[in-house]
Amino acid sequence: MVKPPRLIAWETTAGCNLSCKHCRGSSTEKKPEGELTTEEALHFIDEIKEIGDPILILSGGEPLVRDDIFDIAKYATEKGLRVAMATNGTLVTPEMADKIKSVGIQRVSISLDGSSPQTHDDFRCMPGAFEGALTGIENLKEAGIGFQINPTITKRTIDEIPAILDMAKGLGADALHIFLLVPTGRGKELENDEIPPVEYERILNWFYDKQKDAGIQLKATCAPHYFRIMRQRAEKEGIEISVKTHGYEAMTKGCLGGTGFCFVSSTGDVFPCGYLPALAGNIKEQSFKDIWENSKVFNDLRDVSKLKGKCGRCEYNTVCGGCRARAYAATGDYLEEEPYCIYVPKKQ
Ligand code: HEM
Ligand SMILES: C[C@H]1O[C@@H](n2cnc3c(N)ncnc32)[C@H](O)[C@@H]1O
Ligand code: MET
Ligand code: SF4
Repeated sequence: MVKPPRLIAWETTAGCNLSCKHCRGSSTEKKPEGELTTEEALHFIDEIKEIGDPILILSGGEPLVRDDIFDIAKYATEKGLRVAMATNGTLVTPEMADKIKSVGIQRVSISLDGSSPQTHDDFRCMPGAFEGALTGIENLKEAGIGFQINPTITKRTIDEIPAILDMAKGLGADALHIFLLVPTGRGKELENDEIPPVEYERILNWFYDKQKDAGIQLKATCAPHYFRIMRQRAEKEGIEISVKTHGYEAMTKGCLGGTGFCFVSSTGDVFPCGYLPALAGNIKEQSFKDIWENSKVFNDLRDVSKLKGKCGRCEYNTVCGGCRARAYAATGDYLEEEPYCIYVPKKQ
């Protein structure tokens, strides 16, 4: 029996009011072709409910540029799904915040790629984007909606992470989920902005230390190495990893792509995540259940023994497993070893 997904990120539209330098979707203001119709979108929600009860993240592009986004969100919450929304925040007016609240969206993520307007606006290619996101946050707070901050980590933002954490706490965020740049979509051109592997180790160790007293939930997305580092550190400290000591992180693993998570594009293509262009199927042609349970790519990712190179030999591969999108970007094979990991497995 294949376990159902726990989390689905859905690019409800590829359209966006911004065109950020790193965007995995290369989103722009141009109206995209082949977007799921309202009817197809609601049918997709029915199909999700048929196989499980995941958190559904309404993402984009910018979900707030889609006209029927609140009809979709309402339909999903009425069906009993926990719905979150991922937005750049600039379009969250008081009216939008009220609508978000009234359709039952439980949490909103706002991207803040820096602790200052300079860094964020330059990355997001729009002067005023930082102020716009902060205003959006104020409007969410006013409407009583929980929110989290999602910064993308690159060489430009790495030194600002402590300040971003302080800012997130000061703003009253429920969580800070850092995203480590994946060189895909427009992000490919930012290859030189990726932090080097030793910096991954440093930042993830810092993250481990901060988990203990940050006061808000911290999560490193697209950094499967964190789960190795967490175990290495806990072993050194003589601590047993449990939900009591390490919370939710104790129960999950590095990358859930294909095992507990998937990404659905604006045209209905299903992928392990938004950064790995290995197609599992399209929901206009096949049922979501069939794609989730039977596609080759998802079944490959569920089988750790298929991993190649040092990830294949690594004693941490059941808790880490490497980033399959980075392996694919570097080699064209999503089962190859993770290129951004300095660890040398015990088995040679
Ligand atoms: C409840 C509020 C949450 C919000 C607003 C949120 C937001 C996001 C966003 C915006 C993305 C990126 C999707 C995209 O590519 O567009 C994402 C990805 C992800 N989130 Fe969260 N998230 C939430 C909760 C969680 C929880 C509870 C988990 C753990 C089960 C989780 C795990 C993940 C994972 C594994 C990814 C995928 C990274 C990948 O593509 O490999 N998220 N989340
Ligand atoms: C949904 C979240 O994904 C982030 N995001 C967009 N493109 C990329 C990329 N290439 N790598 C990492 N994160 C990215 C956005 O900035 C947003 O915070
Ligand atoms: N546009 C939103 C953001 O920037 C969500 C998707 S990003 C690919 O946060
Ligand atoms: S990262 Fe988000 S806000 Fe920026 S262009 Fe892509 S979809 Fe739009």
